[in-house]
Amino acid sequence: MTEGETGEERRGSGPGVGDRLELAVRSLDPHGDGVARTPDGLVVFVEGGLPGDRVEATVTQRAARHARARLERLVERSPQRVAPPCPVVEACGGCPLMALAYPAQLEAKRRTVVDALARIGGLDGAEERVRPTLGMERPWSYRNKALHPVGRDEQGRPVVGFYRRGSHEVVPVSDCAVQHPTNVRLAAAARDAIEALGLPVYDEASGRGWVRHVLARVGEATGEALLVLVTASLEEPRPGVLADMAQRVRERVAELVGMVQNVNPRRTNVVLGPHNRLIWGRDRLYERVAGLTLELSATAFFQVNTRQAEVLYREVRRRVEGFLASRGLPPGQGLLLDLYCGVGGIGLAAADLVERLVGVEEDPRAVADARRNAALNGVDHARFVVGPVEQVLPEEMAKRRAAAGGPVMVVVDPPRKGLDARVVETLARAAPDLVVYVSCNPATMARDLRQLLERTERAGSAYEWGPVQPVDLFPHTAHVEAVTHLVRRGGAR
Ligand SMILES: C[S@@+](CC[C@H](N)C(=O)[O-])C[C@H]1O[C@@H](n2cnc3c(N)ncnc32)[C@H](O)[C@@H]1O
Repeated sequence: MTEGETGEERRGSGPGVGDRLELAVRSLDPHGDGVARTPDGLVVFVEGGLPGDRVEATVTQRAARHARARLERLVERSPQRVAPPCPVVEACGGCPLMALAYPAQLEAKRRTVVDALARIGGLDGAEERVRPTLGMERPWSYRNKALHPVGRDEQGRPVVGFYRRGSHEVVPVSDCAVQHPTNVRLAAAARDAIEALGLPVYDEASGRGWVRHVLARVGEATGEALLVLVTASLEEPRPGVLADMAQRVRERVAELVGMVQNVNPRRTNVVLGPHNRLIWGRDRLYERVAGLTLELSATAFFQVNTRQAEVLYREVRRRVEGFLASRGLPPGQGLLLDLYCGVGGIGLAAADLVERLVGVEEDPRAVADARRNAALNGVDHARFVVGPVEQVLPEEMAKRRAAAGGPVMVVVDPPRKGLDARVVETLARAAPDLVVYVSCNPATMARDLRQLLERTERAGSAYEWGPVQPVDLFPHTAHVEAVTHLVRRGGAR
């Protein structure tokens, strides 16, 4: 029997679906579910269970080596349980850790990183290598971006909110403890305008209707806000209706600097389509982070937590600084490759440390932002390349080999799926002096680090692995960001 199969006949011994168990929850899994064990060692994942709880739970799924269970009753509350301050925490499900005291969340996230490195990466010394998670002083109202589906309530009125946990029913968002207050006001103003102007709401099941999503975005340091309306087609139901909507929203949210229409005609779960049209004002806002001013276009990726993005950027910068110092090199040396660079923040925050900066990113709009951001911050030794890292990297490395001297330093900040196998291969062969890995998924980071260490060793260049620093970019969720680095032994080539 393989893991993941369910069904009484295949389950072997122990509890089955429908059985009620009393369990002590010991830890959290990477999705934020509680992890407990039966006396015979069967692992049971309990949704809503927190470390330190004793619970009664009913088995809902059973596989060979684990089961899932629904929490029925708290027999004993964890001393780390707190009252969540958010009015929609239960229905929304976006913040599964909100009932856990913040210091305990930070420790649970550190544990997630340690476990991934040890179990998935099979890497020794994870416990000693992973530092305490860097958390927020005030872990509330931190999200600078809100993405809301648009639906209808029972009376047929438009609803701008979030999907009810485990369904596609749209629940209105009255307030949200982790969202920036400007975004909450923008969502409410957009809803009222959609209703007042009679804009047809998109229906997922039939593919009919027009307004699909509302995206609200704010510059935390500047206060500037943008509104993006995702529609199923470019053509407006009445000419000028979106300009009317912009006007209505502006009257309620004075921070609004622009409104953009994004067109997504596809019947898919992917929210944003490829085409943007400016309706009013600017299609970009300004944000300040880590001593930089960044221009962010309406739909380009940016870290959702500006205050913690600063912590992350500074951590990467410290790794580059530390590496140069360890080689006895003054700042202003070598090449920094910022792979998966988005709008360029990480590389630009370390640009003064290096002689040349090259950013690589597949989203052309983000690259256009990165180029403007370099100019805006007086960085004239940066170049940005549009394309998939797996295709661009071999060429950039070959160019570097042809050029003279200086260390080669690489930062990778891939999406959740981690590095493409071709990127690992190219890095192993090219053997840069420093690789800083920024990860939003400890599981893929662990896999990639293991492969990088194994392949570089096979290719004859040994690396030392530095400390791992978890950073809490997403308080009250199970997500955790982490930074680590590999440095090539043996000094300059
Ligand atoms: C986690 S974000 C990092 C962004 C940036 N480093 C920052 O801190 O804002 C990952 C970025 O990788 C880009 N991306 C995803 N797959 C890619 C690929 N195969 N090649 C290049 N860029 C990619 C995404 O568009 C996104 O901007």
